[in-house]
Amino acid sequence: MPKPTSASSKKGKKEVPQKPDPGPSNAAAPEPPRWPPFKGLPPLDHPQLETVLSHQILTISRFFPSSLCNTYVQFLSNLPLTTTPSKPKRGEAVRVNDRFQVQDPTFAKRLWLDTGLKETLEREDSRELLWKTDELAAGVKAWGLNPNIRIYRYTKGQFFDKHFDDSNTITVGSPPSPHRTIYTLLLYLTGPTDGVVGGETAFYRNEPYIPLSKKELKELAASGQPQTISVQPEKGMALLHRHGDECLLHEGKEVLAGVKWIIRSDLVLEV
Ligand SMILES: O=C(O)CCC(=O)C(=O)O
Ligand SMILES: [Fe+2]
Repeated sequence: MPKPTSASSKKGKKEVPQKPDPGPSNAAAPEPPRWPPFKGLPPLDHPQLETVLSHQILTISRFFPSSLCNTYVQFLSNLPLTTTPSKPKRGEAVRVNDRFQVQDPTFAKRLWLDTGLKETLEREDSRELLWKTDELAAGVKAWGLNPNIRIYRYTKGQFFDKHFDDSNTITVGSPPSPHRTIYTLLLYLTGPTDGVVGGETAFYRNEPYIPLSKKELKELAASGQPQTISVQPEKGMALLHRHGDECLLHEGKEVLAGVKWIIRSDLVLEV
């Protein structure tokens, strides 16, 4: 499937949508930290999946209660975060933020099982929001979350430029076997209530990974639906967006005030 070769930048210049920078490759893999317990989680039946854009962008408000977000932000502040180089490698998106990355299957499992995420996504009403008709017909099933846990901190002036998230094939499960990632998971730990201004995750519908025909683009424009979907980071909210071949061009907009914190993983398919 061809990737689009250009997209409009803020300044109206043509630029090539980039892949996200995979992060430092030569850094020694850190040990999983002793993540704080998930205290004060709402009852397992609470998390409600809501659609921002059908089968593309979904959110769960108050996935983490405010107090747990605060505990995590305090804990994460003590991790050895590294500022990404402002000059990315060729073909990688400009991303200016502080980051920590760790392979932690145990934490990924806790996030999947102990938060009620698994139950929520497996409910029939959620399945219809998450999966397309053909996927439902094929009996699609999520396996869990990617053990590749990424922490992002954006302070004033930091951002993650326009890019597409790749789908990755990772070896997980027992016995270990290849599984594909399908949705990016972003968990916002801070929001406007912490003084965060800006830092929206913005998606561009008119520049999808799979190019639309002129007719489809016209229809989209005529539908009156917004072409840009801007999601304001909300403290404790989880966001899922489809990635890989069907990823929408997106960016983490510049933070104008406050500190935006994110825990990132991916939803992994059963087969
Ligand atoms: O920080 C954001 O809002 C977006 C993060 C993102 O696009 C990514 O992790 O790939
Ligand atoms: Fe992304």
